[in-house]
Amino acid sequence: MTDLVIGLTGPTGAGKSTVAAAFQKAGCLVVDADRIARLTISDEKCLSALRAEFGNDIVGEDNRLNRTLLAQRAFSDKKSTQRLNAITHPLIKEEIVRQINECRKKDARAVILDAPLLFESGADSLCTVSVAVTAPAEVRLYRIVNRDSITPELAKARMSTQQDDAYYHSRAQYLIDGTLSISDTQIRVNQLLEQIIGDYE
Ligand SMILES: CC(C)(COP(=O)(O)OP(=O)(O)OC[C@H]1O[C@@H](n2cnc3c(N)ncnc32)[C@H](O)[C@@H]1O)[C@@H](O)C(=O)NCCC(=O)NCCS
Ligand SMILES: Nc1ncnc2c1ncn2[C@@H]1O[C@H](COP(=O)(O)OP(=O)(O)OP(=O)(O)O)[C@@H](O)[C@H]1O
Repeated sequence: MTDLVIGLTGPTGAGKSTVAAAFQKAGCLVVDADRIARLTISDEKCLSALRAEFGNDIVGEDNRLNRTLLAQRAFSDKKSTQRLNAITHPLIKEEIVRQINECRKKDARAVILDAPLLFESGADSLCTVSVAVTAPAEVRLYRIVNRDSITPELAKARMSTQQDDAYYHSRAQYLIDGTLSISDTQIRVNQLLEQIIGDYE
């Protein structure tokens, strides 16, 4: 049983998943907000609300969500993004809360909520503390081009929708340097976990 919920965030390619895996190795349980978002958005209840808002054709003949088309419409302006969030965020949050509560009952050192939009979605309010992973833009660009096999132009377009480092530095209580080697990342995470447990329990 644990009461400690650590929100983990940072821009694309900084190394959140890598840090989340290190927390898992250190005895934590991880709740993956991106995965929950993907499953929730494909749920029938959510899909029908999205169709009503963004058009029937966002669901293809194969009955699957056309993510690219939805993204084009939902990210075309601020109002559309707000309409997307108004439909998806309450449902995503409900499932995140359910999974966090399940994890808290188990024998873990802490629960990690891995959420790229931790602050933007308000999910930080579910956490005891927040940790941000950051890395210089050129490192992140190189990583996501290689990880996702995409062009530098597409990678830059994705990165441009996100917050800068200052955003994370001013909001997160703890920072992790995403450019550490994998073994140093594990050492940093082990130390940070002890520090957070010491500070908050
Ligand atoms: C609209 C969807 C289907 C588009 O999917 P797609 O695979 O094409 O893009 P992806 O999810 O990788 O997002 C692309 C970029 O948009 C940004 N983004 C994603 N969701 C949002 C949002 N709600 N508000 C602002 N920016 C967003 C991301 O930072 C990312 O860089 C998808 O973004 C989605 O399901 N969004 C709503 C759910 C949500 O808010 N997810 C965020 C995690 S909690
Ligand atoms: N410390 C590191 N050293 C070397 N490579 C790394 C390191 N951290 C992450 N990477 C690599 O960089 C890529 C992006 O890392 P990761 O998927 O963890 O980032 P992320 O922050 O979760 O990104 P996204 O928000 O886009 O999912 C991956 O291919 C990963 O293997």
